[in-house]
Amino acid sequence: MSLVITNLSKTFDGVPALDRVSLVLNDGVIYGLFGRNGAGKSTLMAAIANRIVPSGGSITLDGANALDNERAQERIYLVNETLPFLMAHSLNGFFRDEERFYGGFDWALAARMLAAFDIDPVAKYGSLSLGSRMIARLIAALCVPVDVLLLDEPVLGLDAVNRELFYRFLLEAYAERPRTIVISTHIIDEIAHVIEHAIILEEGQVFDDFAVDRVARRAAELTGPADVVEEYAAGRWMPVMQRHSLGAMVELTVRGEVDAADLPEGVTARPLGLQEYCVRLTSSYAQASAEWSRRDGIEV
Ligand SMILES: Nc1ncnc2c1ncn2[C@@H]1O[C@H](COP(=O)(O)OP(=O)(O)OP(=O)(O)O)[C@@H](O)[C@H]1O
Repeated sequence: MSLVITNLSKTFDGVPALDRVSLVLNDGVIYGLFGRNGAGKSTLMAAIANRIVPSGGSITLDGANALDNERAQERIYLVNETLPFLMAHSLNGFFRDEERFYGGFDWALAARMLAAFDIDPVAKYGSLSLGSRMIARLIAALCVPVDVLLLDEPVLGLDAVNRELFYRFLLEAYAERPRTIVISTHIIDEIAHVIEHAIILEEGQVFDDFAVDRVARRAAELTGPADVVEEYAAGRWMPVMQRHSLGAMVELTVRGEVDAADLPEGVTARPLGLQEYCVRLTSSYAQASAEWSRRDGIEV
């Protein structure tokens, strides 16, 4: 399976929500899709699942146009905040509908998940709490035999215990049958152990795209005497993402890999975690430094 997105754009009333997004989503990889509010994450997922019509660009699944193509869309499943027609359905009825449309359903996994989350399968969807409604839809998502699963803020409304439980089931279902999964969330630390690859959107464009196990090489926080740290970062053309002055000392977050053996005396380097990196990259400091690096043609 290969899902290729090329120059995908979407404007709403002339305002771009997606601006020439190009990405390749590979078989059996779990992606995290991150970015600030309004960055374009939901629009991107809705476009892949054919829920909105793009203004330009293309999406192909194994080489065939994925848009307006029922055979391709049967292989793609989106969970997002909209699905109002479900209110009068029982969960079992909803699962049967999904089984008919997607050509299969893992009833054993659904039964185990319903029991673990303590949800009655004959309950009407509309009678469930907000969190339980989302869980019901996530159960359906893990039980249909699709190749591409798009989960737009899947844990919104779930308490911490249920969030952890859901990610455990997701990994179990994935281990049983690997598939491509894209998860967008603002609680990034919670899925750092779940995802393999991160995609960061900013103002409708792909801002960064990297393997999660390499995040420590993308940025570091340098601490030490201000003049020494600033000279070190400038000498290596490292774009500055964030600066905190502490008297004569400075804490400088820079993009790029720091070699500990190469650090001047008195300077320490701390690699950033995934959430720290995403937050600092998409902060206004980051935008300024990215602009600076683009102007000077620096690849980081
Ligand atoms: N139906 C719509 N009509 C008009 N503008 C829209 C519509 N849907 C999205 N937008 C706009 O498109 C941009 C991207 O929105 P989108 O919901 O994709 O962002 P997001 O990254 O998912 O944000 P969040 O993290 O807040 O959910 C925003 O400026 C939003 O206001």
